[in-house]
Amino acid sequence: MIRPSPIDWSTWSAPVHATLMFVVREGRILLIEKKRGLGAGKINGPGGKIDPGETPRECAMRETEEELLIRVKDPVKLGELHFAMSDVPDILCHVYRAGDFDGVPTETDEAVPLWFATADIPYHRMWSDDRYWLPVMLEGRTFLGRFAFTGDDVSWNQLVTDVEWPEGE
Ligand SMILES: CNc1ncnc2c1ncn2[C@@H]1O[C@H](COP(=O)(O)OP(=O)(O)OP(=O)(O)O)[C@@H](O)[C@H]1O
Repeated sequence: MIRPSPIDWSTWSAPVHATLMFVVREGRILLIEKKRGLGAGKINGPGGKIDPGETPRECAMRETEEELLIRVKDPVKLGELHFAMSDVPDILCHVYRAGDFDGVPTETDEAVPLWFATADIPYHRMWSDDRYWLPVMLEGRTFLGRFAFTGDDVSWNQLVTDVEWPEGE
């Protein structure tokens, strides 16, 4: 049975805009254990809220530099995630992927760097939406994911793949 969406996505907008960055290189993905803030204790990509006047790409690069002390090269936007949350403000998240970086991933106050084989992603320690879209991101395909959450659980989801994002986003 296809459940009707609890959200009217045609009028949905989010008060919080954020980013995620995934470095994927030689069959491995660079993730973080987040030490504080929303999702503390979970494994995720580096990322965070977009500052005023900043583009999503600039934010994704800045957050990765702040959290892991590395500078990613040529990030490409692959996805957008629309999160309708039950207990925190809704989030629109831009997802970037990069294949290379300068520097050495280093633990900071915000994050512990962790490399995983792409065949061995620790979904049980991640946000519950990640298992839907991360495999598509690893294939290098574009996507739009919409998720309604009840607490920490996905109560409704939709994933559209092979979306065309505007040039330069
Ligand atoms: C609901 N399902 C979810 N699935 C995957 N990722 C999710 C997520 N919900 C939030 N995220 C990401 O988590 C980071 C929060 O970070 P962020 O806004 O920095 O939170 P934090 O409380 O630390 O705030 P500051 O920006 O430090 O003020 C940010 O990248 C955001 O995209």
